[in-house]
Amino acid sequence: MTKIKLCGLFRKIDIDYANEAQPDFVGFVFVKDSPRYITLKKALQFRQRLNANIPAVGVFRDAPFSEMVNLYQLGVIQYVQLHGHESEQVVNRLKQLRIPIIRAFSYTQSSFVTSADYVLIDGMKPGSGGIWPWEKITRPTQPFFLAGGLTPDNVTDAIQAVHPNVIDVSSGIETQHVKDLQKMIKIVRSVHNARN
Ligand SMILES: O=C(O)c1ccccc1N[C@@H]1O[C@H](COP(=O)(O)O)[C@@H](O)[C@H]1O
Repeated sequence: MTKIKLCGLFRKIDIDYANEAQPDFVGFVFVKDSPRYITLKKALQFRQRLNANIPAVGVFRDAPFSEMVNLYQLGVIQYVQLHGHESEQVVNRLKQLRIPIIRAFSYTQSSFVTSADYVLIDGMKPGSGGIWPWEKITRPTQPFFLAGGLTPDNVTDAIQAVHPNVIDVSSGIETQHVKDLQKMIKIVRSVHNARN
């Protein structure tokens, strides 16, 4: 079964929505220039409110190593997603601490070589809702997440074309820049019911 991550939860009610929609992962964005950025304090409250069976992914772009490790060790996040220019040395240091890692790449990059546990293939502007030509995908060797412009209406086609392990969505489950419960429920159902 294809899994799904609902990313960029930033209001308390988004956590209630996620508990109802039952995704396989949620994402908390710790990138300060994102409209979905949340503080450590908010993330702690969200983790306590979130169903204990749903792992939370921390999304980072060139964050201090100690910030990522601290959030993991506090139990706020269960995965680290790297969206910046982090080196393989950073990936390996996180691995030594047994922190599961998702390494993001743009589909335009020629190779997806990393020792991270998962690769995430995204469009050119993560979190923008921008769609990209999935047929251009180069399949990575690791299990991979597919992101970029996915919506409840196009996700089944994307799964059938690309066969990802996990779907990752943020803009496509929003209406007027806030999370939309109906879109969240619809996309989770579509992904879990899709033939892959
Ligand atoms: O969601 C954000 O604001 C964000 C900011 C910085 C880096 C990554 C971000 N989110 C990631 O973007 C894709 C979702 O894109 P879309 O909005 O569905 O097109 C996903 O990988 C998120 O984790």
